[in-house]
Amino acid sequence: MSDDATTVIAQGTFDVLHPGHLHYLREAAAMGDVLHVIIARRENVTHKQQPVLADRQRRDMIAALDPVDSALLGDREDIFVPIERIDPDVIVLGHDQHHDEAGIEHALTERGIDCTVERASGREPEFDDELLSTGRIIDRICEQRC
Ligand SMILES: Cc1cc2nc3c(=O)[nH]c(=O)nc-3n(C[C@H](O)[C@H](O)[C@H](O)COP(=O)(O)O)c2cc1C
Ligand SMILES: Nc1ncnc2c1ncn2[C@@H]1O[C@H](COP(=O)(O)OP(=O)(O)OP(=O)(O)O)[C@@H](O)[C@H]1O
Repeated sequence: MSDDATTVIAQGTFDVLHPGHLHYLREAAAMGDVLHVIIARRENVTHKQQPVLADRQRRDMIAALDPVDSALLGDREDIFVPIERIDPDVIVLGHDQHHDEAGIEHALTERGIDCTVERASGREPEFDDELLSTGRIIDRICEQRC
């Protein structure tokens, strides 16, 4: 890949996969030439229920998806460590992620990382009963199978 390639970072938990995840990763890939995806460590998912699937399994599934060039597990303590190593041109936040653009941009500037922060769009269901949320898929499994 040439030095002037645009490098993009996407990130998330990516527990049980669904088409909303694919939409986000396709959109992130379209913002540049190389897409790296950082998979949240289970111990760092604190704002909602922790993932059912292991860190490595979630990483391996994301790595296998077409829009993704590389998938890596995130840092245990400092979310900016992988970012410093990858040195991206763009970080793409998901449409509903709680992180705020300005806060991340400020932290990037403080660390001397020259990178823009973009917000991806949300994907709505295309048919009745299409589930675009890991939490809702797990709820459905519990209702129907437990
Ligand atoms: C720019 C950025 C980098 C991140 N890097 C890491 C990381 O290195 N390690 C980690 O465990 N979580 C990291 N996270 C956090 C998760 O990816 C994620 O935001 C959160 O834990 C799960 O949220 P979700 O509901 O958006 O999937 C990062 C988040 C952002 C916004
Ligand atoms: N319907 C959707 N449309 C667009 N992006 C989505 C959609 N669902 C998830 N994403 C994005 O995929 C990334 C990873 O999402 P995450 O793993 O939090 O999945 P989730 O299905 O939203 O989980 P949960 O239901 O547990 O909150 C995030 O950036 C999120 O914004």
